[in-house]
Amino acid sequence: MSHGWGYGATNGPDFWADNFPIANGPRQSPINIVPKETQYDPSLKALKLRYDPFNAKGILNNGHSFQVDFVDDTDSSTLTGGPVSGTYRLRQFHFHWGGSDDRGSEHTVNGIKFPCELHLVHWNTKYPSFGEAADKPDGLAVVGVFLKIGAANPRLQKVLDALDVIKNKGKQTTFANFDAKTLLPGSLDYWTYDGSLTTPPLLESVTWIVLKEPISVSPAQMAKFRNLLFTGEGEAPCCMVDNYRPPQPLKGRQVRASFK
Ligand SMILES: NS(=O)(=O)c1ccc(C(=O)N2CCc3cc(O)c(O)cc3[C@H]2c2ccccc2)cc1
Ligand SMILES: [Zn+2]
Repeated sequence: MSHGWGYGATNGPDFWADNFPIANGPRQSPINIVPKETQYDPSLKALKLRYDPFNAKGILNNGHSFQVDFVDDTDSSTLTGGPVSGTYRLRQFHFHWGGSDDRGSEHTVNGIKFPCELHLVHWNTKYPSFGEAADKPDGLAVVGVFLKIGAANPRLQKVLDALDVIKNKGKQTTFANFDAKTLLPGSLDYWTYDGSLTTPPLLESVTWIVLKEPISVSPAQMAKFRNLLFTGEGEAPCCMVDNYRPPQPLKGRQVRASFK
């Protein structure tokens, strides 16, 4: 699936349109969020995230990021409410981060980049599977959470401690009994807009739900993200950093806010 795309000088976001022309499509992600240009929508429901720690399955270095995968064959870890109708199942979460604390997030707020961004990926159960949902306009819902530099976040530690054994592309290990809810901030106030995957195949199938409140991460914890490698064992090592796509044109889309 990777088709050799990446985040390097010769295969990074500026080259993705060569193999994935949808990169220049009408509803691409991420975007820069300008709060003053968003519209409060009183009809937006509260976000309801119910995650069962028992569904956590494994943690994988996929060569672009690392992801924690969940068993998604029942409705025990779901997203409902918010801007979506129906039930979306949690499939995986992953992160995007920078080579230094001044960059790394995919979405930006008033042009401000955060050092890291968490994505919790869910698929619409009106479709039979993630793969079937992935190319439908209402197929996926991704909750984005900004990480900002501050005190060490104990909730991240179990994830970060697992990274040592998945340093290289393709490495994976079991990752059981993890409550993804512990990664969420106190407030579930959000911005929402219609967008896309931020990695190839860049499918325009994502309802984005970006939380306003960041969670904290310490510089030492950020260093652990940067210890990962894009490369496989036996290849010349290349640090996994700057695995973020920059903001894309809004092309007339409305960004709604769930809060005043
Ligand atoms: N950053 S993001 O927009 O939140 C995002 C969401 C889901 C996915 C995702 O789960 N997958 C499946 C694994 C995968 C592996 C790849 O090498 C790749 O290039 C893309 C993906 C995407 C994916 C989603 C939908 C259809 C195909 C692939 C990736 C990114
Ligand atoms: Zn992502």
